[in-house]
Amino acid sequence: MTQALPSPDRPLRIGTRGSPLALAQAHETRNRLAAAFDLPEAAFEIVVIKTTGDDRALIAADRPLKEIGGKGLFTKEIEEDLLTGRIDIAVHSMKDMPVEQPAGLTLDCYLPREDVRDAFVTLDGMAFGDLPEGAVVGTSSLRRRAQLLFRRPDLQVVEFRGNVQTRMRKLTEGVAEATFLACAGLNRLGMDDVRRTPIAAEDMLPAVAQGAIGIERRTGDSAAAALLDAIHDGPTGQRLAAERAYLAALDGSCETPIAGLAELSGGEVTLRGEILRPDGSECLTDYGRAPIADGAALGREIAARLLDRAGPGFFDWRKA
Ligand SMILES: NCc1[nH]cc(CCC(=O)O)c1CC(=O)O
Repeated sequence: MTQALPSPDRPLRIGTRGSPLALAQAHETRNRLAAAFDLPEAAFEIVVIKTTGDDRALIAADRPLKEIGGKGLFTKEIEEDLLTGRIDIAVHSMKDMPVEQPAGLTLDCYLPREDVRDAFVTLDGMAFGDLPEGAVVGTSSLRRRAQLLFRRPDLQVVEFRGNVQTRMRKLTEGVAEATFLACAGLNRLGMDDVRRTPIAAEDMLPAVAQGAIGIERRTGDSAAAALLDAIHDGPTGQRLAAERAYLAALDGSCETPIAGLAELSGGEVTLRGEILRPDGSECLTDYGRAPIADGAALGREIAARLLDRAGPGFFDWRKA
C-alpha cells in the first residue's frame, strides 16, 4: 500500500446504524481490518448514524415499512455522510441494500457470508410443523409472510417490527406465538439463548443477500479501496453478483415477496429464485446454473423467466 494506514491520530471512520446487529457488523469489519494490517483498535472510529428507518415515531406506527419508504430507508443518511466525507467507509446488511448505489459510491467489498437460513423462533423451542391451526406469527417481511401463508393459509400473520431484541420482547408479551429471524443476525449477536430451528433453504428460500455484510466507500478513495481489498471475500461477491442481478431485474424495491439464493460448486454458480403473490396464494420457482463469471447474466435470465410466467399484476394485492 502506498497510502498511509489509519492510525490513532488519523483513525478510519466506520459508519453504521446504531442497532445491536449493525454495531456487531461494524465491529467485525473493524476487527478484520485491524487483523489484516496489524493495527490497534484505536486506529478505527465507529460512527453511529441515525437513519429514517431508526426514527422511532415513524417505525412505531403500524404502517408496513414499504409505505414509509421501502429500500434505502436504512441507508440514505449513511450514504450522505460517506459522500460528504464525515465517514470513510460504511458497513451494511446487504439484504437491506438497494441494488444500485448513488453516483460516487462503490460497493464491492463483502465479508464471508454467515448462515443464509431463516430460523423459526418461539419461546419454548417449538418446531414449525407443530404450530397449531390458526396460530399468530409475527413478521414484517413481505417475503416471509407470503412464504408462510403459501404453506399454511390457516396462520394469522401480524406486523412485527423492530430489531431482534424488540421482536423477542414481543414474543414474551404474547403479541405472537412465533416469529422468523435470520440465523445470521442471531449468530452475529451471539444470541445463543434464543430458541430457534433453522429452516433449510429449500423449505424457505432466504432473501437475496441474506447473511452478507457489504462495505461501501467513495469510488475515488484508493486508500479505502486498498484496505477493503484485503478483507473482501471473493466467493461471497460471486454469489451476490448473481443474486443482486436477479433482484434488480425483478424489482429493486422491497415491496414484493422475492427470494433468491446462489451457491458455488465445481466452478459453477447455481441460482434458485422464487416469487410469490403477496397473499401467499401462488408461488413460482426457477433454477439455473452457469459458469461463475456469468452469474449476473444467470440472475437476469431467471428473473426474466419468472416474470414471464407471472404475467402482469402478479405482485398486486388482490382485493378480498
Ligand atoms: N431486515 C432486517 C435485517 N437485515 C439483516 C438481518 C439479519 C442479518 C442478515 O441477513 O445479514 C435482518 C433481521 C432479520 O431478518 O432477522
